[in-house]
Amino acid sequence: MKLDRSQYEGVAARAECLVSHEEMETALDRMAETITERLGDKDPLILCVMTGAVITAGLLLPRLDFPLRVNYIHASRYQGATSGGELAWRHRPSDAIRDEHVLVVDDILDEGITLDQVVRACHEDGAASVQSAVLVAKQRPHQCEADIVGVEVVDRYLYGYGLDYKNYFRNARGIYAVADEDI
Ligand SMILES: O=P(O)(O)OC[C@H]1O[C@H](OP(=O)(O)OP(=O)(O)O)[C@H](O)[C@@H]1O
Ligand SMILES: Nc1nc2[nH]cnc2c(=O)[nH]1
Repeated sequence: MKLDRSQYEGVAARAECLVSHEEMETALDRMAETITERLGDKDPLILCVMTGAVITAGLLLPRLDFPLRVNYIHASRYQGATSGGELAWRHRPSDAIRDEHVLVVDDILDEGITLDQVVRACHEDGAASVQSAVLVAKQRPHQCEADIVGVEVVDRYLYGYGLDYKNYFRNARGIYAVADEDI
């Protein structure tokens, strides 16, 4: 479903900026340092969880100055909605994962169901090791933890830096909380 221009502008005007562009860039620098310490000598496979992590991966990769390869996995449970359902698998590169040191990159850890199942899938597919990095973790209990976290944010519905609101706003230059009336 498309938002018309006035709906789009209304959502943006009512949203609250929780983490600025500058703070996100600093968080990405810190994440890249930690990834380099842990995986810099392991020739890892960086696995981007589509679609939201495309921004996180795109901003992290040029900060990583060591041999690595990139692939993607597509598992989705929100599909444009503001609450999650069953995880739907769209792409699972099982053959590419075998014997690899995998870094799963996602945009957000919320309930942790997606990350838990993606990490389990990598182990099932024979990865040599699996670590995970998320740009944003919500301050709430999760089904699993991430090894590397960019920023921790209150438990509200968020958009920006890859996170969508009704498939829009993935390109927003900060992390924004959607107003209650728009959820
Ligand atoms: O911790 P959870 O509660 O499982 O939620 C986290 C997941 O939700 C979002 O994906 P979504 O299913 O919205 O797909 P998208 O990446 O296409 O936006 C996000 O990209 C994470 O993968
Ligand atoms: N866009 C978006 N996707 C999510 N998936 C899980 N939590 C969230 C959230 O707060 N925002």
